[in-house]
Amino acid sequence: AKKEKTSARRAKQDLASCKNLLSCLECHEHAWPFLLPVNTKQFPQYKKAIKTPMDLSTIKRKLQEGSYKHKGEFASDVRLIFSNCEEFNEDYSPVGRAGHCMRQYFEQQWAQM
Ligand SMILES: Cn1cc(C(=O)NCCN)ccc1=O
Repeated sequence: AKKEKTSARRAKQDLASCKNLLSCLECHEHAWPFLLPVNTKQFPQYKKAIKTPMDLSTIKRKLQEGSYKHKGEFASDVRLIFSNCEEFNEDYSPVGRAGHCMRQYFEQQWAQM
């Protein structure tokens, strides 16, 4: 019983840490391109170019719904945001630069979790 309890406690702690890190990402100065799904009316080619769209609001919903079994799955979705961004945007475009900045910030915070 002891082992399961600690793993349940660790899962609870991991979820809290992921929620906290997500909040930090959402309020980051350069988070603006990633807060909501890319508007495919504004960017009609996005749907064809990017097979698995991802954004911070979707990750937030998934966290709340308990969609992530391990914190690594959370990290994979965050990284998906930034790989989609690199695929669709030039490195030195405003969105491209925001993506590089946010990825660096995320990896720095993730390493301390
Ligand atoms: C992630 N991403 C965001 C945008 C964008 O312009 N977002 C505006 C939000 N108001 C464009 C391309 C892209 O890949």
